[in-house]
Amino acid sequence: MSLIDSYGRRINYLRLSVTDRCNLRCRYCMPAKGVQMLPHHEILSFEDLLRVSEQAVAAGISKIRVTGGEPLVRRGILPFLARLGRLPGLQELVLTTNGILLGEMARGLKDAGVRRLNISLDSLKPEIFARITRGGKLSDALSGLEAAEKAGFPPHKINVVLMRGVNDHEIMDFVELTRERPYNVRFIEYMPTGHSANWRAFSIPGTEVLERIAERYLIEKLERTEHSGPASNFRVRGAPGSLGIISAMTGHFCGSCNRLRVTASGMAKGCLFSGEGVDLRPLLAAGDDTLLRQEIRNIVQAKPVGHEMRGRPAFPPASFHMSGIGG
Ligand SMILES: Nc1nc2c(ncn2[C@@H]2O[C@H](COP(=O)(O)OP(=O)(O)OP(=O)(O)O)[C@@H](O)[C@H]2O)c(=O)[nH]1
Ligand SMILES: C[S@@+](CC[C@H](N)C(=O)[O-])C[C@H]1O[C@@H](n2cnc3c(N)ncnc32)[C@H](O)[C@@H]1O
Ligand code: SF4
Ligand code: SF4
Repeated sequence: MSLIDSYGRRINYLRLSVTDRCNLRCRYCMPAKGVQMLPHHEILSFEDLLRVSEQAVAAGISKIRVTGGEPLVRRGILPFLARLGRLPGLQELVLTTNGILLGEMARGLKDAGVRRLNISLDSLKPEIFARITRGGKLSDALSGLEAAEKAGFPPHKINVVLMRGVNDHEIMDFVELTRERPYNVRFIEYMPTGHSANWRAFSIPGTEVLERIAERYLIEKLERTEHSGPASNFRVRGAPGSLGIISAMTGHFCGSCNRLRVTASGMAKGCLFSGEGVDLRPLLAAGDDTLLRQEIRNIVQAKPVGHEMRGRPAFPPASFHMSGIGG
């Protein structure tokens, strides 16, 4: 079974957010006062998340990325992941995390069948890390990274959201990291969210990042592989690790988009920037999984061609926060 949208794109990747809660408050993701948390009864139960996943896989999804908020703060996440990983037809279960809880959970994640981890790490300097995450401890994230390596995960993808004047002076430190370790460090263009009216001042185009790196290092472009995701990848000649550029704003990866999203409250979205999305809860409540699967197909059919920021000053909607959608 395959899911093809009305622009001919094959949709085989579900980003499943399991919670809107988080143990950090990253500036680019949430407003300073945090966001209004969903009441517990509005968060899908693990049973419902499994039903949605099962029908998505039956419709043609082969990879599920569990995200949040911070997925590791949800109680009972490990047994849930173990069940999710056993879904017949699911080829890949992966997870995106801020790494803070990996010290205690990495082994359990490996045992639960999670294949790979993408870890957000926006600074290698304790005070800047604390400033961006509003209080996070860099040492927790770094020991999480180490624990995940020890647990046997393949080299991590490290996500760095670059913000001009905040952490862009660390670009070369991250490049150096790829010369020491086999990580794939990905620089992400800051995307606008509901609370970031001045996002343009922070967002650094991927082309500029590459130019800055190329002034100092000899870099070579890497071929796309099935694991490239939305990044264009490069390597400093001779380095064990690699560098990725995720041009979420200036680039044009919408044409090859293969994703569908479901939020922790059961809203399915064809695009990261789709407004409200389609509420799957009535279908879950009705108990008809065939209808649920059909709705997933309908959402894929209605998937927009991409984001359209230009000419829309009020974009994205004020209620848009990455932590509520899963990035
Ligand atoms: N605009 C846009 N940004 C995305 C999309 N998917 C992921 N991102 C952003 O890319 C960054 C990295 O996301 P991850 O959670 O690591 O997932 P990924 O890059 O899809 O992961 P892979 O499975 O390794 O390709 C985050 O900032 C996401 O918000 C997308 O479909 N559209
Ligand atoms: C919303 S987080 C959820 C998972 C986990 N808490 C984490 O931080 O990895 C998923 C991804 O979205 C990215 N993200 C959040 N807000 C963003 C923004 N405004 N622009 C670009 N990426 C963003 C984060 O850096 C992270 O890599
Ligand atoms: S980016 Fe991840 S870690 Fe940071 S506030 Fe958002 S959900 Fe939490
Ligand atoms: S903006 Fe929308 S269409 Fe473009 S890559 Fe992201 S989710 Fe896909």
